[in-house]
Amino acid sequence: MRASQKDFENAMNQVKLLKKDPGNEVKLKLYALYKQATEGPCNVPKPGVLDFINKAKWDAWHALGSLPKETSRQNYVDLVSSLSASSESSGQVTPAADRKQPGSDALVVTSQDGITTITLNRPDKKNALTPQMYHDIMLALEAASKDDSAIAVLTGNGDYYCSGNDLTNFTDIPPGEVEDRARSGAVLLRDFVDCFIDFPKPLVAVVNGPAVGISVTLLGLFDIVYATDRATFHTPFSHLGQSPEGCSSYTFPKMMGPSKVIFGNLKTKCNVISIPKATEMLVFGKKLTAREACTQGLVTEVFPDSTFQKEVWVRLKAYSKLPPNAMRISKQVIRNREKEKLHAINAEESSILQERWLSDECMNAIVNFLSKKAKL
Ligand SMILES: CCCCCCCCCCC/C=C/C(=O)SCCNC(=O)CCNC(=O)[C@H](O)C(C)(C)COP(=O)(O)OP(=O)(O)OC[C@H]1O[C@@H](n2cnc3c(N)ncnc32)[C@H](O)[C@@H]1OP(=O)(O)O
Repeated sequence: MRASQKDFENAMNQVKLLKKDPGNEVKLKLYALYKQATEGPCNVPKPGVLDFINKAKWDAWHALGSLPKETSRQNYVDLVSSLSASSESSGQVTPAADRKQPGSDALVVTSQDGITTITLNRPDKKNALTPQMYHDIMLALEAASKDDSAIAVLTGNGDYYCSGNDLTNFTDIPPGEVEDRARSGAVLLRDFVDCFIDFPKPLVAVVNGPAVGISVTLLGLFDIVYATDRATFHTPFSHLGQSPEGCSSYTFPKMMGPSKVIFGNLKTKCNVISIPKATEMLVFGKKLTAREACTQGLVTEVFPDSTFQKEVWVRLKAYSKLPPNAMRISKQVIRNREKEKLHAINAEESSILQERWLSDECMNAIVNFLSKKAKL
């Protein structure tokens, strides 16, 4: 079967998620096949001998002679597929041909088997979220709400799911613009969380590793949360001089209920007091293991890390074959009961956080993080 344009675009995205660098020889082959598939035979002038990189690229492209565009496309797809198999990619990478791709490689959106997958792709920064990524996730969710997929998935590439807001978002703000930035940050946050509240189809988090901050709080707005047993869930808001967002001030206490804390000697007299579990996370910054998060209702199911990707995707592929309209309508029946409330909570949390960002506690915490990073 000939590779379609859609297969070709899938392969281009799959390349971005390769876990191993395929090496220069293979990269040149990919480049040459890409150029031949998109522009046809090489008829641009040969670069000078000292322009080593461009000359190597030109040579690789030129060597393909008059190979037809369709064959080049097929060869490109085959080559990427063999690389992905040997690089243990999850094999979920297929963009919708008509989808507007995000503004950077930090987010990869793919579509296959009725599942649109949004992958955070900044593994060297533990998938910390930049303003561009917030915008791109919103665009991706909007596109996924209209495409022909039955469900949408958010996951991370690399060893982390997401380390939350990129704390360098707070740097390089000119002195007179702090209030303005906090205001626009709060608008961005509110719009971002609104997209999760309003997303009309089943939304699944595939938590492939530790999760921090907003990537944890948002989980309360997902329909399913699958986690590897390597995942942890951490909301260090007080440590950062900040406060909860993502509607977690409502969803977490609702799902977690109270916990009992026992003081004193169990054999003799003891005092029992009750602190909501959510408070331990959101106020005291207690980090939960995947199993604890599952017991608390934040995670739907925990899988062994060694079989996580395989088991989760088999499950999701089966779910994606269910009648999509029925799934959408059922989700909306559930969500509509609380939608207004969730939007109001989101607005309130965003405005409180806007104030927090201007506090000394928050500024000091950010400076602390940046100093440690700079090894001062
Ligand atoms: C006024 C401006 C408004 C801005 C707009 C805001 C819009 C919405 C805001 C929503 C509110 C969200 C709140 C949150 O999410 S709070 C949580 C914030 N996150 C954190 O506190 C985590 C910070 N990171 C860490 O603690 C550690 O890095 C971590 C435990 C995640 C991993 O530790 P490890 O030792 O394994 O790895 P490294 O620390 O060496 O990390 C590797 C590199 O990645 C960088 N990194 C990781 N996380 C972040 C991050 N959140 N922000 C920025 N950079 C991050 C880390 O610095 C390393 O980079 P280098 O290799 O360059 O040193």
